[in-house]
Amino acid sequence: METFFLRGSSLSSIPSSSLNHRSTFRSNNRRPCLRAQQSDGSATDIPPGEFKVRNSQEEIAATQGIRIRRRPPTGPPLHYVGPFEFRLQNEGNTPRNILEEIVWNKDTEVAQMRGKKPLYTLKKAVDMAPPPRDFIAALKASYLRTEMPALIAEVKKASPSRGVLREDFDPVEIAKAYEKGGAACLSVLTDAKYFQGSFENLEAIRNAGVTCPILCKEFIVDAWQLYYARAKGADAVLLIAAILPDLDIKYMAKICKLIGLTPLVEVHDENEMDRVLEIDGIQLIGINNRNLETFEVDISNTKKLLEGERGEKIKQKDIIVVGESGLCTPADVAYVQEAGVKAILVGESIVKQKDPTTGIAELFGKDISAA
Ligand SMILES: O=P(O)(O)OC[C@@H](O)[C@@H](O)c1c[nH]c2ccccc12
Repeated sequence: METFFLRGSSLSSIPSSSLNHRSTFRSNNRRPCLRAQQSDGSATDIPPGEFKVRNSQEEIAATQGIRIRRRPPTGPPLHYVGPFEFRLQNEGNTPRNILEEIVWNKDTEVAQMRGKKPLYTLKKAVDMAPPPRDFIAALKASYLRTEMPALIAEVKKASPSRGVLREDFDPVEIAKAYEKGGAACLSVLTDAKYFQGSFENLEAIRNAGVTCPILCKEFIVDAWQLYYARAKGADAVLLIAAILPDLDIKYMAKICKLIGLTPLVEVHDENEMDRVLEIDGIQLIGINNRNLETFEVDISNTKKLLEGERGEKIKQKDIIVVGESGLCTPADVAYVQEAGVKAILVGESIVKQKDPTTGIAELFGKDISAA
C-alpha cells in the first residue's frame, strides 16, 4: 500500500516500501523528517534518500519559476481524512492559492482512481476507444474557412471564480449547439470538484456523434490521466506550464504522441512562454488571460506574450497560438486576432447564452457556421 506522501510523480515513482497507514512528521533543526506509522503502532523513519527525491523534484520546479507545489510539503493536506486523522493547520499543509488547492486535490483524486484502474487495464480501454481526430487540422481548416480565429467552445457548467454559469446544463445539447454555430473544436471540463464537470460528459458528447475534436480540460499532474482521457474519447489534453516542470511537459507530450492525443500547452506569463518555446515538438500553445492563482483576467496578456522575439519564434516554429479566457465581444476577438492568435478558447460568454449557437454569432459579430 502506498502512503500519501511517498507516491511518485509522473516521472519517478518512489517505491512504496513496506510502509503502512499514515505518515507523520518530526521536526529537527534543519528540515522535517518523515516518519511512517505501522499498523501495529510502531513507527519507522523513511530513509533520507527517498525523502530527498521528492524534495529535489520541488526544487527543480522552483528553479523553473513554478510556484505551485505538487504536494503539501508537510504531509497530507487538511482535506485528507484517514483513520484517526486530525491535522493542525500550518503553512506547509495549507494551499497558497486556488490553483495549488486544485492540484493537491487532483493528486489525491488521481491516486485513488489509479488504484481502481491501473495502467494496464487502461491501456486496453485506450485500444478500444474511438479513434483520435486531428485537433490541429480542425483549427486550421476553420481559420482558412472563416478568416477568423478558430473557436474552441467550452462546455463548462461552473468555475471557482464565477460560480454556476448555467443552471439548465445539458452537455450534449450544448455541444451540439456549439457545433451548429461553427465551433471548430470543443473543450470539455472534466474536473468535478471545482468546475462541476465530468468524464461522463466528455464520453456522452463523444458518443453523441458530435464531429468536432474534443479537448479534455483537466488539471493533468500524472501521465495516467492522459491514458484515461484518451480511453474516454478525448482528442486533445491541456498541459498547464504553471504546474508542470519542463521534463514533465516533454514526457507527457511524448506519451500524447504515442496514443494520438494533441497536447495544448498553457502558459500565462513570459517565463512560462519561454520555457515552452524551448521544448521541441510543441505545436499548440494556449495563452491564458486568466491568472489561475489570482483569477485576474486581462486580455492584453495575449498581446504581451506575442510581442517581439517571442512572436517571431512562434512564427518560425509554425506554432498555433490559442487565446484563452475572458473573450466576450467581437472587439475582443479582433484584438487577439490582431495580436497573432489563430484560435480562441471561450467558455463563459457563450455557455451563458440561452442559445449557445447564437451566442457564437454574437461573439464573432457574424454567423461563422459552415451552413
Ligand atoms: O470562460 P472563459 O473566460 O471564456 O475561459 C475559458 C477557458 O479559457 C478557461 O475555462 C480556462 C483556461 N485554462 C483553464 C485551465 C483550467 C480550467 C479552466 C481554464
